[in-house]
Amino acid sequence: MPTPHINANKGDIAESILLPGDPLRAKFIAENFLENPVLYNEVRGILGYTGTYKGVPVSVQGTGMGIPSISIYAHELIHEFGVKNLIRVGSCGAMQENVKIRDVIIASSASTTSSINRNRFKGLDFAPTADFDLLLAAYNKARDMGINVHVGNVLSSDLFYDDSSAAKMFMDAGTLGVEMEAAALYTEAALAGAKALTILTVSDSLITGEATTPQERQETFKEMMKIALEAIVALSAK
Ligand SMILES: O=P(O)(O)O[C@H]1O[C@H](CO)[C@@H](O)[C@H]1O
Ligand SMILES: O=c1cc[nH]c(=O)[nH]1
Repeated sequence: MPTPHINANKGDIAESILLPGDPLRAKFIAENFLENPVLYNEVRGILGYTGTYKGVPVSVQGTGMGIPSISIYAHELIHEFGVKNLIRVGSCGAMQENVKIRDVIIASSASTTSSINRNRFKGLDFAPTADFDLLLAAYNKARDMGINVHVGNVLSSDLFYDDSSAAKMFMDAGTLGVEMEAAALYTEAALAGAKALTILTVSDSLITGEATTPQERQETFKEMMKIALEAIVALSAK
């Protein structure tokens, strides 16, 4: 049944899905990596496609920006469409000197400035964590492809433009990068018994001030896309 945000029927969406924030990155992935991609959603311009990758059914769909937006899509995908493996493929800002622009980060955990989980868990602190099977598959595939990845904690911030000292506190605690969705994705998945992972490409650096262009963010972050797709193939072979 179609949901308020996804105009598809059960069976239109694969059990494994890639989730970029940018719907045009979803289109790029579908057109450049999937075999026989079929568009299943255009509601709000949030494009969703299903095809296959190396014969394995895979979907790819935008999530929009921020925790409320990805929470809606992750919830509907898991609960209404039976999606089981969700891999966010996003961009992030580097928070450490050794994390360079265009590097790939696998988020083993995600801190957040959001209060969603404090509300959900009645003031207690849930630790949003990646699924280990997906993380291991992605890490091993990255190594097989000769791609160096950073693995560690990221910050899912509610604010893109943040004048507070929050970023510095998380940097001092070794956080690798800042984005805006992983903590919500990990929590939605954990609450539903689904598997989730976040793979990020560094689009800019909070340390050096370097930045990539919107076109690059949409189209050229191919390493993380390949890692995510290969991880899904590895998982499906288990
Ligand atoms: O490139 P995406 O996946 O959208 O991810 C990052 O980019 C957006 C901010 O520009 C936020 O959604 C942030 O998490
Ligand atoms: O600095 C950045 C870059 C990408 N996405 C973010 O949320 N922050």
